[in-house]
Amino acid sequence: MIILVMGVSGSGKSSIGQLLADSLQWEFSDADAFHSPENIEKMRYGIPLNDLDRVPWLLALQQAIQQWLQENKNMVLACSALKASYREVLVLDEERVILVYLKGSFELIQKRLQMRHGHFMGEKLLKSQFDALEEPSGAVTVDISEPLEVIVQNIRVSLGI
Ligand SMILES: Nc1ncnc2c1ncn2[C@@H]1O[C@H](COP(=O)(O)OP(=O)(O)O)[C@@H](O)[C@H]1O
Ligand SMILES: O=C(O)[C@H](O)[C@@H](O)[C@H](O)[C@H](O)COP(=O)(O)O
Repeated sequence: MIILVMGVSGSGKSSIGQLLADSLQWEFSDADAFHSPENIEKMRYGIPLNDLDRVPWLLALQQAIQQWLQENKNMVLACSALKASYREVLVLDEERVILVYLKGSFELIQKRLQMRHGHFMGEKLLKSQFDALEEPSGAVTVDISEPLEVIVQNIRVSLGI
């Protein structure tokens, strides 16, 4: 099974995804590791990615998901997956790739990004993230204003795992 933890930059995908994986004793993967150096540099310099930039990234992620499913791996994947069309590329099997959406206000997430250090993505791209975001229907949706541990517990209760 793959739990795809999605949301805008700063919503908590990496923090919650890693804690969730640890609590389940599953593996964790961050979609940032699948970005090209060019994409990383674009974001570092405050240039939003466009659909074309994301094609190779999504295809690389799709390949990884395909492999994890074939190997019957239990995996938590942190991936923004902002648009429905991106999620169509990634959710290869609706029974085995479960979407968890980290929902929060612009203001709260902006504050969190201001507190985050040592990451290539700053707060200046947050508006473009929300502009691109198409909220998922049918996902497990969690309120990110809670503490990390509470969010992870809420996800596990919602998924019954
Ligand atoms: N529930 C939370 N409560 C407080 N701080 C949080 C919470 N979730 C994430 N953070 C902090 O917010 C920042 C963004 O989290 P991060 O996991 O990097 O988000 P993303 O991977 O979605 O960009 C980090 O500094 C992280 O420590
Ligand atoms: O599709 C995109 O525009 C990016 O994938 C973006 O959504 C993601 O947020 C960055 O890679 C930064 O990573 P963090 O989400 O960890 O800030």
